[in-house]
Amino acid sequence: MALALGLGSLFNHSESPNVTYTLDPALDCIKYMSARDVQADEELCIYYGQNLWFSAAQSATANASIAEVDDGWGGLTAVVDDDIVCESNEITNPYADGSQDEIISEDELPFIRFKLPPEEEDAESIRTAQAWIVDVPESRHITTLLKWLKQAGLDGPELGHLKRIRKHGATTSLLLCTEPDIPQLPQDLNLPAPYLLPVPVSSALTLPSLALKSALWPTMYTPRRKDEPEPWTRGKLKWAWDAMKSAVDEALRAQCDDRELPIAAYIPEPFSLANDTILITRDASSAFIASDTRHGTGHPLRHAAINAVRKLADSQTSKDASQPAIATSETDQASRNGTNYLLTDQTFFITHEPCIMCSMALLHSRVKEVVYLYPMSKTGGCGGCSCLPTLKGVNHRFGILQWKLGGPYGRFVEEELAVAETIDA
Ligand SMILES: C[S@@+](CC[C@H](N)C(=O)[O-])C[C@H]1O[C@@H](n2cnc3c(N)ncnc32)[C@H](O)[C@@H]1O
Repeated sequence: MALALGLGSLFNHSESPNVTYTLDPALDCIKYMSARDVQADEELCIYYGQNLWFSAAQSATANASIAEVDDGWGGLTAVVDDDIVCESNEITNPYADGSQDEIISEDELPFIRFKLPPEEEDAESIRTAQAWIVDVPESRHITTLLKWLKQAGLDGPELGHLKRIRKHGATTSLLLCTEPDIPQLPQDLNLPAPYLLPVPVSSALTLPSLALKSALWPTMYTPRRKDEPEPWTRGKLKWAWDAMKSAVDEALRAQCDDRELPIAAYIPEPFSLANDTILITRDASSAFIASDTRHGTGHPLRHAAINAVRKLADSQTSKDASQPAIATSETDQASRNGTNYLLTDQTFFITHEPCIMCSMALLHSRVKEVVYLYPMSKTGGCGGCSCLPTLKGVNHRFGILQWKLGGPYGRFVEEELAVAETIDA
């Protein structure tokens, strides 16, 4: 934690801040940097995060005219956007009426599901990476070592698809990290030297795969991402339709009010079918929506998908801060892995096919599936120019659903949401 005193406590909050900050624990200081050119008399604002404790006023910064800000294009973004007319889009949800439990056949679904190649299920096709393991002769040292892993920053999500501890006969072993890091273990525990073992690079989607992978190292079982397509009920389609509409509305708002690209992402509260077992999920108390802010912030990486994941992460971090920092048992460790993976079991809605960077961010967040409307054939990372979940070397797969272009959304796709084909969405 860091508490800003003096001038640092004077910054107000803005959704499109002109100041960013970083914490420097070594110097005990917070460093503030302008994120774009600042005009005379323009208020300096920072981003407080997702969970505001007050109702935010529209700041001068959010309303700053783009024409007065150097956008890196000689002000051209403002010229291009000058004739935007903001209209409200009243279209009704076609799934609102009728039995909400009825399963809708594949042909009648409003989107096309991309079929990913089948999951590996024989010993040869299991992809592995070398990881450092240490045997722990005294079980009382396990808790100390789990604390140490966290302090050493080795508890990141990269190994979240594996269990940390393996009991093999009388031997208890601990998974430390993947190559090439060579862990420097605490000296005072008199541990034997760590050794390298091949471990699976992804969780198991089927029981045969679980048995094969766990023979290498105990692996998490995530059967929800199996190859058979999940049935969609009318009720779930209603939920998805509303979610996509929220993303479309936010994209149009961002284009109109903020002069941004009309791209937005939405992470709704998960829809749970009756009898559905959600294995690991975040505490879904709210939905997260974000638009692209690369122009307003002058930051080329502020894409809608990244912004939405960041909002979720900010909310998760503030929740984590109120919980015990160290997980002591194997089960606690597993659930912490679940929360580190921000989008486990989540459906992610986005107006445009996410670019390669954003698709990778979604993959790292362990998203369950991505639903998009506007295909980006030159830049998309979900089948457009590349398909991230099928790349060799990635350790997670997610479903990809492209909303069909006809129907009520067709108009948006052809007109309001159109962006240049070379844009990275
Ligand atoms: C760290 S202080 C910011 C400085 C404060 N405005 C002052 O004059 O001392 C945080 C408080 O400022 C107010 N605040 C900050 N950003 C705001 C915004 N966008 N809209 C309304 N109030 C805001 C809230 O009351 C919040 O609790």
